[in-house]
Amino acid sequence: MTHPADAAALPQRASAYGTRLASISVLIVDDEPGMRHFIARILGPQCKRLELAASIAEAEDWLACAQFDVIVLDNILGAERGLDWLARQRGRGFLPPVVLISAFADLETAIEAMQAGAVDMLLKPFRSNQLLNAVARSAEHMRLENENHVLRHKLRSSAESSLTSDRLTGNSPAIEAIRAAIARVAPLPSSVLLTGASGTGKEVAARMIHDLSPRAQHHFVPVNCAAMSAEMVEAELFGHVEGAFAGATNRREGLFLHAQDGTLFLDEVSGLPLSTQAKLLRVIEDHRVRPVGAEREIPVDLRLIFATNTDLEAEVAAGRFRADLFYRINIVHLHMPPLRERGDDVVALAGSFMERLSRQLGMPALDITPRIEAALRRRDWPGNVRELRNLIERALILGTFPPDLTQPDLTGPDD
Ligand SMILES: Nc1ncnc2c1ncn2[C@@H]1O[C@H](COP(=O)(O)OP(=O)(O)OP(=O)(O)O)[C@@H](O)[C@H]1O
Repeated sequence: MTHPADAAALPQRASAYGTRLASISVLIVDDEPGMRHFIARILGPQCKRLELAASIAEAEDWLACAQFDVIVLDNILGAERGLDWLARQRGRGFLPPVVLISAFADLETAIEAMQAGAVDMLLKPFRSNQLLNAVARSAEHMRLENENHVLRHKLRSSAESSLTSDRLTGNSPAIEAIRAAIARVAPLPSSVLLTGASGTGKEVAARMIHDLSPRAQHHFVPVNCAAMSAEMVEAELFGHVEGAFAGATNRREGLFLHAQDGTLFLDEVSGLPLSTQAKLLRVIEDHRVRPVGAEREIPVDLRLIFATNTDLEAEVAAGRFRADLFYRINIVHLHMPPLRERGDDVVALAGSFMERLSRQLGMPALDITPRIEAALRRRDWPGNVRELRNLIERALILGTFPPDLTQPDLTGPDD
């Protein structure tokens, strides 16, 4: 809560929040035109987007069509109290953090504000710095909470994260064709379906599409749909309100909202339960998500990239994947070639993994001799690039390549 006594400390902190404010959107809900415009004059030049609502009805119209990072809410809105509306809204569903403006400094209002879910409170009259700080703190609080959740999710889902910033190493015609297709499709808003066996680099390709897209400055959020239980997957993807199910003690923004303006990568999309597939189709068509337990839908603007290593058409035929969703996501389709069809890429990849992993593990790099290169080319690589990476890592740790790579090839000439 911000009190007049804090005022002296606030001006210094305002500048620290400046960059945070520049990326957020704010909705002001106040029925007094003078106050609305006073707040708009302070926040307008600092924020990415600012909208004004003169009544609760107008606020609800805004919330139905746009996403806001913070709401600044006056407690006296004609006949209704902002707090009552807030409590009702929280009960109905998802709302961004709210800064409540009140003329009264009584403890009862402060307690009620916290119970209704306001994250900050400003006492009238307040100074511009107090408003800027309250809004920035609320946005920051929300951002940290979400980031924390997403980081935990990423840690769980991507043990390979340190090596997924690759740029599709290799010069084989097959990978050149993929690179060219990525360069064509990346700037477009279209969703992309990546297929190919496990370990062929679908996630690497998805990251590359994101990095080359106009959304590159925003989040790339990878989600392994098959790694989550059917019960949790919807709450993770769409978010949930407080009390939506047993254990939902807090509301949580889903991964769709976290990827807002960026890219959501749905890996192993065939692993989604049919009921979630139906919801996903609605999100793709309407660009809106409804958190579990919420009445309100939230608009989303992001790019979707899907990946699977199963035959989706066969899944459709077997009734395990919705045909309408398949047609909706199968517009731009890129198939990642298996490593054994990528010629000399195996040698280039082995060299690149050797160099990076030896640096990362602090172990001396092993020499990749012509005999080992020839053996690498001969292998079948059912686990594709991931198998190669693991082989190099193991060789570095053991200080030697496995015998089948170092023995001479008796079936033909090598070195
Ligand atoms: N062309 C490439 N250049 C460099 N590294 C690559 C390439 N392709 C794959 N990798 C590496 O191989 C590993 C597996 O790649 P990735 O996770 O993208 O595969 P995937 O097809 O998404 O696998 P899965 O279907 O099992 O999720 C990662 O460590 C990745 O960095």
